[in-house]
Amino acid sequence: MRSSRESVLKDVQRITSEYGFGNKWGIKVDRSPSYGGGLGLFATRDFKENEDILTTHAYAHATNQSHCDGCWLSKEDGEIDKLFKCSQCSFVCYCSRECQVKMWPIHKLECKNMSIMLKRHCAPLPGMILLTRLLYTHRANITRNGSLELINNLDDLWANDNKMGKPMEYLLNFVQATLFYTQEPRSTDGALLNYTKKIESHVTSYGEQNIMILPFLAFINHRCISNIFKVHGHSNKLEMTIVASRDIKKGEELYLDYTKLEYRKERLEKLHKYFLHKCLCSICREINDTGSKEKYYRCQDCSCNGRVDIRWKSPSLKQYHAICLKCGKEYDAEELEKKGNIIKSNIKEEFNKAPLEIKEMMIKLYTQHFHVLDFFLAEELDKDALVSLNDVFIFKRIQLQLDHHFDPCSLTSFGIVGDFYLKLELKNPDLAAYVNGFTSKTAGGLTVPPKIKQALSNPDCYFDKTLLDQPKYGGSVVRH
Ligand SMILES: C[S@@+](CC[C@H](N)C(=O)[O-])C[C@H]1O[C@@H](n2cnc3c(N)ncnc32)[C@H](O)[C@@H]1O
Repeated sequence: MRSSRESVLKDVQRITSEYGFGNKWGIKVDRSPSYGGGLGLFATRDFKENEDILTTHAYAHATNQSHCDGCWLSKEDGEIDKLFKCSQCSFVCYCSRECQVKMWPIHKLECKNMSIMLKRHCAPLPGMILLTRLLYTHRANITRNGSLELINNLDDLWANDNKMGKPMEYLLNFVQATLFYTQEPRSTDGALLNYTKKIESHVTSYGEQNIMILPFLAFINHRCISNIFKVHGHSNKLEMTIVASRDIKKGEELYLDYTKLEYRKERLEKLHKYFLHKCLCSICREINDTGSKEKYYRCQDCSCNGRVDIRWKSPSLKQYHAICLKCGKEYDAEELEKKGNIIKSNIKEEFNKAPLEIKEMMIKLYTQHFHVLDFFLAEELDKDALVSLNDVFIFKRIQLQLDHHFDPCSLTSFGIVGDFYLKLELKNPDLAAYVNGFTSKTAGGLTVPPKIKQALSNPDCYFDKTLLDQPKYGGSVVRH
């Protein structure tokens, strides 16, 4: 458990000042007033446009097979002529013996698992590799300039103010998939979950596949108009320098544009999808102040099934109204909220003590009144019971996960969604067809993800097929 946020800030300031923040590097970590009390990076002296501010190295990273695992230089981009694979796992690639030797202390811990995974026709995802590397370095207590200590102090932003982003199930399933890859005991899941949250909040990516943790840069917040940019080192892309994109005054917060996209709509979509947050930067707050309370009731009096949001009717008078974002129908906001709160508190109160069949009815009632995106209420209910209770709710969970996870054919989604697919296919073919329709949209024409099909025909199957006949579970995920 982390201690209070103030003591975390003190620890972070101590570690970063030992690294040279404040003197060698003219920056410091402090509370950022903008985002609900999170941390940010601030200039402690003036910087000129194009001046280098800080150069630092990745602490842990993962890449795909077209890049060298030791320096991230790529064959595809013509930065190096050739790559060779590790002779034992035939998975990670290097440009030189020097890079291989440099990576061996960490690679020797994962090499065997990679071979096992490949024999099962699955490649570990970069996210899993990064997560595992963090776990191994933590276990071996490998620290460079306090960076491990810093990572352990990074806010996971999940427990605090992050109310957007992927549902918790996404993280839990990712951890399960990583346990499957590492063959670690289940008791490791707490440590893995802890690091998954940190990765979700602080990872730096280059393209889709190259991801790394740069602990000293992890405090930089996003702003839609930034004052710095990042450049990779020439001979080692795992080294990163931040540079002032305009003159910066002492005391100013340093802001990066996480998305590097020109159009605001695209920027916000990317922030939501990849960086898990609604943009609260000063620019967006000005443009965006609709007063939305984001209650997400369900449109009741017509068949549009839309999301009813409560927002300003008149921003100047700060008057609220409730409006369906699909059909535009207006509701009395106060009435709707009152009714909603009564239903919510009744459901919450009764849910945990109710017998199964009553729980099922209550969920049906819940889904008639609230939109699927209101999953924060659902989270307060008993999650395990929800999974096995009824198709309607299972479907909603899938939809949520697909909404937040874009590639249903990846191994992660396979872990996440596969379990539910099986349940649905067994329990309700119509609903399964509907979900397949939904995934075909998101996966560009695919129906059942091939990796699920492949896994089911594999003798080392990820699913315990003997459980498929049990009507209550309709299949369950197991580790071998
Ligand atoms: C790389 S961290 C930045 C440091 C972070 N403020 C902290 O306290 O650790 C990224 C996280 O900061 C928050 N954040 C950064 N920029 C934001 C913005 N423009 N709007 C809302 N949240 C932001 C989000 O929670 C995001 O997941």
